[in-house]
Amino acid sequence: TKIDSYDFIVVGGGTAGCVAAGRLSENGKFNVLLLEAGGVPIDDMDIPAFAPTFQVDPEWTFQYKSVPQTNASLAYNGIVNIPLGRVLGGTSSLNYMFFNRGSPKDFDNWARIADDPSWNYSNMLQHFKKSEDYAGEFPPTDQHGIGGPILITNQSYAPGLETWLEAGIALNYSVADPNGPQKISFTPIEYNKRAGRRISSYTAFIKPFENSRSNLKVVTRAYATELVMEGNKAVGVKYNNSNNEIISVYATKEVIVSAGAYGSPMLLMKSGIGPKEVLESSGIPLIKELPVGNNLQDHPIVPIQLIINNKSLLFDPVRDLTPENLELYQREGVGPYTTTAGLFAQAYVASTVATAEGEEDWADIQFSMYAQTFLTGLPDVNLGSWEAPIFAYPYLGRQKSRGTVKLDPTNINNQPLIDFNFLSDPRDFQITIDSIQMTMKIMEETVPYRFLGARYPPVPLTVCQHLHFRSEEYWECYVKQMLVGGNHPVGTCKMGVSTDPEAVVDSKLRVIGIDGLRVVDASIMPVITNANVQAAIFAIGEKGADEILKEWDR
Ligand SMILES: Cc1cc2nc3c(=O)[nH]c(=O)nc-3n(C[C@H](O)[C@H](O)[C@H](O)COP(=O)(O)OP(=O)(O)OC[C@H]3O[C@@H](n4cnc5c(N)ncnc54)[C@H](O)[C@@H]3O)c2cc1C
Repeated sequence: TKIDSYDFIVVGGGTAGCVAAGRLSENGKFNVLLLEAGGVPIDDMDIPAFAPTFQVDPEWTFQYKSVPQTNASLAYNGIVNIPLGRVLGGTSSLNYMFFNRGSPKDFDNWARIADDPSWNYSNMLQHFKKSEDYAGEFPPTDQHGIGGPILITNQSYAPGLETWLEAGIALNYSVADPNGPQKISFTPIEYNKRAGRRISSYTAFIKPFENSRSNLKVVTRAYATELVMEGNKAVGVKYNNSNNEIISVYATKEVIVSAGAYGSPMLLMKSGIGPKEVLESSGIPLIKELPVGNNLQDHPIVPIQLIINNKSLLFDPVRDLTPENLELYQREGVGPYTTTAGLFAQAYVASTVATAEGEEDWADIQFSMYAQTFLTGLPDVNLGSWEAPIFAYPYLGRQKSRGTVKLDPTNINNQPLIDFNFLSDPRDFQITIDSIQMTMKIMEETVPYRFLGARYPPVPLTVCQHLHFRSEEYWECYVKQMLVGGNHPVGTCKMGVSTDPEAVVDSKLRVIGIDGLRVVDASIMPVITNANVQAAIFAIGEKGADEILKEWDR
């Protein structure tokens, strides 16, 4: 094992890690090493319709499971499935590619928590814009970036979209730009795609430069096992390579941890940075006590299955993913292969909880409409041959409950113990029930959906059938059974001021009390954004790199 030294080592070539390594190596002044646990994505991963297959393939993912939840996912014994990208590009190499930033209020709140105005929306806008090349359907404005590496486009094949937007208008909502400042609104979905193919953080920020930048080295199949510490300073990384050897590499300037909301807290804790009792129970000597792994947040979803009487309006994988359509896709980049699971439409609305807390203009529910589900356990309904199921997936957009990620004391190399603590805050129940009532209103009371005969099938969940069907008590029972994880884990290395008992990094993303170490990924979010999180994570990558360069490129 030879001694290798770089200016910067980025651990984790995922969504934020590829942005950070790409930007840090851009001016040619610094030697950058990017370590990634997984391999190089294959071209088929860029085909949207194949995403659901890759999301469950252990070759390209970590497949974690939560500890049993007491209030949620009871239809699945309380266990939440947690797929994560283990590949260059990380989860951006296999996610659904929804691209939407979140509310300006989300970022203004971060700025307040971190006591640093550079995190407010008006300043974060430059970081969003830097990544983007906006080609969506809303007119170009100073809110959109042009010329960045991530092309943002609308979905040309979106059969259920018009009905959804018309229903929103019927309920007096506006139709707004998902990548402008978020409003209470109904919106189409925009995606990071070019000619119907995925753009991941790897294909945008690393792949084009991998051979031309001699100062950028990418090592795949490199699983970091611990940081090399000299007292309170991070000076390098130990990793397990593809031959199962432990290799040590050194950073003369900084180590940047971008291993995601589970990987980053795990690596810090394994290296002696974390809660005292967690480290003690694993026999790891404590270097710095910090609340690493607390503050876990997600966007839990309660899936609701409805029925409409027009099959042609929906994506049906069996009917639509044909060899002819694959040929069409390969020739022209259009048609059903450009969609991931038939997701077309969304809305941002405020619950009664947001309204009661004076936040009626800050959405806390995000709806997504799916034309397909991967879930079992929903009530069994009989469909007529002319009928089609559709699925409303309201997300709890700004959940109040907080969970934890801890090392497994029986073996720190196992997946961590992940407890979402879903619905531990009673306000989350109320928001979820509001989102169900709202779904019924959209489907049963608006002309566009009534025209389609939209209906909620009168089939109760067996375990809830003793309760009056569709009463609040019934829905509470339904939610406990059916609420699942939203695949948007964030918050486990919280950004905050040094007096904040939950803070792990400061507003420049430096680990508090440790030199030479930052965290740059989903973990740093103090509070989750009410939007699919990747756009904000790309922006965290941009801002993190910007802060690092400000310090070292003077
Ligand atoms: C099924 C699914 C669908 C989703 N759909 C959407 C969507 O449509 N829109 C959206 O906005 N968001 C979506 N998300 C969420 C979003 O993609 C993720 O939140 C985001 O990509 C996470 O970014 P990250 O940089 O924090 O972590 P990741 O992108 O997960 O990157 C972490 C990287 O670190 C590597 N790593 C971990 N540990 C180590 C280690 N010890 N050593 C070396 N490398 C390590 C991993 O292999 C990985 O490459 C989805 C997520 C899932 C799972």
